[in-house]
Amino acid sequence: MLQDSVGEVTTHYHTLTRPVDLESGASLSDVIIAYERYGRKDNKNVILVCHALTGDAHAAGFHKGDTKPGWWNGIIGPGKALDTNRYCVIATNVLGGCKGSTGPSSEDPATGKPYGITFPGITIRDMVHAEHLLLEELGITELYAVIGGSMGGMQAMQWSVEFPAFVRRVICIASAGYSTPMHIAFGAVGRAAIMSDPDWNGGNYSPGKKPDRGLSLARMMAHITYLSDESMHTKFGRRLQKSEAFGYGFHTEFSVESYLQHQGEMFVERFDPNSYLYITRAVDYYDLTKNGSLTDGLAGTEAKFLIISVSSDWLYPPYLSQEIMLALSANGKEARYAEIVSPHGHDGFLLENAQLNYMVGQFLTPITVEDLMMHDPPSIRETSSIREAAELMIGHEINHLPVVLGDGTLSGIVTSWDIAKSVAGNFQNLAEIMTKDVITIQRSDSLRLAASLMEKHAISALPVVDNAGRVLGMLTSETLSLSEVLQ
Ligand SMILES: CC(=O)SCCNC(=O)CCNC(=O)[C@H](O)C(C)(C)COP(=O)(O)OP(=O)(O)OC[C@H]1O[C@@H](n2cnc3c(N)ncnc32)[C@H](O)[C@@H]1OP(=O)(O)O
Ligand SMILES: N[C@@H](CCO)C(=O)O
Repeated sequence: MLQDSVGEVTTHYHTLTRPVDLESGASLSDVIIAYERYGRKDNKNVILVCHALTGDAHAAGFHKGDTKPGWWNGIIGPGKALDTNRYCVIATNVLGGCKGSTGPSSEDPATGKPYGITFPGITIRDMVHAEHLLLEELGITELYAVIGGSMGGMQAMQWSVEFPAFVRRVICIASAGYSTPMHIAFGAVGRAAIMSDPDWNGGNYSPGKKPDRGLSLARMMAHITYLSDESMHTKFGRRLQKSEAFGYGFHTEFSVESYLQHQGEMFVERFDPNSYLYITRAVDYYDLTKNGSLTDGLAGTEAKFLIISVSSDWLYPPYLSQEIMLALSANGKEARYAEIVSPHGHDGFLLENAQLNYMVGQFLTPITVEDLMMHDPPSIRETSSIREAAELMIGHEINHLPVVLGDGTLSGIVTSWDIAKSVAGNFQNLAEIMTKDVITIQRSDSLRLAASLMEKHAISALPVVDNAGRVLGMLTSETLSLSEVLQ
């Protein structure tokens, strides 16, 4: 097993208890969504991974007996960007897919036969709604983040529009806010290749006689769009695959021809032709603009965004990511942009693990209490005088003093307000004015928890203690609000 992998994993198949009401007006019942989950078991810090055009739920780890890991094993696992020690990572297969989720090759419960092209048309929005139903039925009530590349990035962006309060962070990689005419054009040629294959048979083909030639041709063309001119020079040049001289025929001669033929042959083993029709059409329909404006389309989002492009991607060029950034910025949303520098073209998001781990890890890793707290804050003993407490506060320009016992453990807290009250009330001893029942926090806790404790108890500071109650730091509401500005 690869180091830092989640190890052996299995795919689960969940039948949704509720129908999926589709954008077309149709509805699908008994929908199965295939998914895998890695890391935390407690449904906390859930990150949803959305796959690209021909992906599946097997994003990380190894299926029993496999030597090849899931398609995003490079960024999912212990200590990686999607750190399975910290997060619960869930990857699904899209509605309309053919890797376990309900799609055109699935059995129609009404007929007992495969849907074929009686399967209703679907959209990216429908995929996201099916994912939302799955998560709710798994008992998940919010997403720490949703992440995806290419069509997975479309799903991630669609999540922020469909369920703004449900998703806290969106990572959209090598994608767009809408499909361009070029995307539609490539999808159209791919579908034409499949539908012009006599074995497509109007969509009613048998597993033993699928339109493999058409599907392979569709893949060969699409695969070119996932590479780049530079990477093809490097990978293939003008080399001939086997012979030393031109054959003056039309068989596979050049290395690049051989590669594409191989990719086509591999693809038909793992993908269903009708799924290719439905999913590429869903990509065509993807458009988050409203009245032609992406700014209007993203106005209702609440998430924080990380938008990533790939420098050599000519299928989803960086300008499409920058358009998303402009629309988010125009709405005053919290958004960051990063560009993967890669010669690999669009599929760079599947290959450039070092850059992705850095960019995504930086964005996801929460700033914890430890990052913001005052380390080793001044403290005072219960036997000290009120005057000594006041002098410490003025000397350090602080308003809160932890009161500690001889071993450094916390026994109370005194604030500048307590000092003021002591003067007004003519109290003499610290013990008379300090608060003994102290609300504390631990250094690995999130800032979100700290803020909620301060709000709930109407306090403006939290001593940071270890498991033995020893004071490690002090976090104040002033520092917390600054962090929102700086984050
Ligand atoms: C995000 C998602 O949802 S992932 C979706 C599912 N995955 C995809 O669609 C990914 C599509 N892209 C690919 O498959 C790409 O190959 C990647 C990005 C996964 C891997 O890229 P690379 O590591 O550069 O591999 P490469 O593209 O060179 O393909 C390697 C394969 O081509 C073969 N190959 C390379 N050159 C040639 C050639 N001249 N002739 C024949 N075969 C060749 C290799 O032997 C290897 O074979 P394998 O498929 O049995 O492993
Ligand atoms: N090559 C990947 C990305 C396409 O966008 C796939 O086929 O899913």
